[in-house]
Amino acid sequence: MQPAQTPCPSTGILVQCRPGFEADALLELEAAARAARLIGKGEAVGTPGATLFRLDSPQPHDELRRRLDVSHLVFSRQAFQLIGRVEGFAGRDRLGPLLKALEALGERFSAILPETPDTNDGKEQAGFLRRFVPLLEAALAETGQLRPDSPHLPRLHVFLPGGDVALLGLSVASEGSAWPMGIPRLRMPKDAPSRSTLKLAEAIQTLLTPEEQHSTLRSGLQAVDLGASPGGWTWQLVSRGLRVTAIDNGPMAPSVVATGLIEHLRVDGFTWKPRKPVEWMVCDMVEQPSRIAPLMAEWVAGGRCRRSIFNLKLPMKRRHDEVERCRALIDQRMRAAGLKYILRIKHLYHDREEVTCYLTRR
Ligand SMILES: C[S@@+](CC[C@H](N)C(=O)[O-])C[C@H]1O[C@@H](n2cnc3c(N)ncnc32)[C@H](O)[C@@H]1O
Repeated sequence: MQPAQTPCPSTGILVQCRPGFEADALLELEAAARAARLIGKGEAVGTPGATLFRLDSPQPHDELRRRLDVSHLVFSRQAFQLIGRVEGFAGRDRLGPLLKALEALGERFSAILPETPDTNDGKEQAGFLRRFVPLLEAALAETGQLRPDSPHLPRLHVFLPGGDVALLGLSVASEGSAWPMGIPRLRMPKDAPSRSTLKLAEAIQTLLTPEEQHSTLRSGLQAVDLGASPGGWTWQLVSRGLRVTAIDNGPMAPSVVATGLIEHLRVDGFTWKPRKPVEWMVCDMVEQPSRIAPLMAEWVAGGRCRRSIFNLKLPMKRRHDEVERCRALIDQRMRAAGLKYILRIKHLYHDREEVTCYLTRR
């Protein structure tokens, strides 16, 4: 099989999201496509947990990637460019039709990501994919289309939306999640006091580069946790050796207190200020996003902390609009201070009706 001469065409962008968030994911995707002057429209995928922007005219995948960076999408757990569709994906020979479709595309891949919607039906399909993908890997390795030693090549997504259809997609590692379906495999730490500890663990892995994790989450640095009780987020920080001032009227779990690395203050997280600047402020207070966003911007712009990870709770219907409102509030404060900044926002797998943000000065 010869290497591809020209990048294969993409017919659209498929975004996987938490079931129930398809409308927000599509609004966001359409807005991003409009900004990139891409002509097309939203199309039902026929399953919860996914949404599709269909291009009016297909684009070479590298050109589409240059125009639209899907890694910035908030409500996307995983995203790929749609490059193929195999109908009649049922019965005994499912490998043959898939291989034929892939051969026609003429692309080489670094990895295969087996994916389904995050639903009960999807779980059944995932069981099939676990058995099927090793066969596909072996067949593509033999034809030279799968090259795990070439990480610069795109990844192949095999997405089963249900029925007898397989969707084929392509993404490069920097634009999609490393985990199939964007679902991290994180184990609940034995002595962490609440499951919400996994939210901060996922945020650290998703929103920070490995270099940022290494240099900013280390022993001896100071952190503040606003809304800390019972201590799941604090646990993530103290387990990396940071000293934490935990702000909450509620109690801190004994396993966290026993580390000797926390000071617990029963005060109001909206008015309390540290005496000296700290490296980190994290915040999981349950409050209106329009109150949290300006507070976070104030901490970073005013130099109380260098960086922050925080949640914006989104119990409302129009969640995409609310996120954009908060983004504008943060932008306003940072601009007023004449500061360049980094703001990354993601609806994480461990987030329910909320998104998680990372904010720091550039
Ligand atoms: C979702 S819980 C935090 C869970 C925590 N991140 C963990 O991992 O264990 C929200 C916390 O915010 C606290 N909270 C709400 N408003 C607050 C305020 N104004 N000041 C301080 N804490 C507040 C609540 O008492 C509650 O314990």
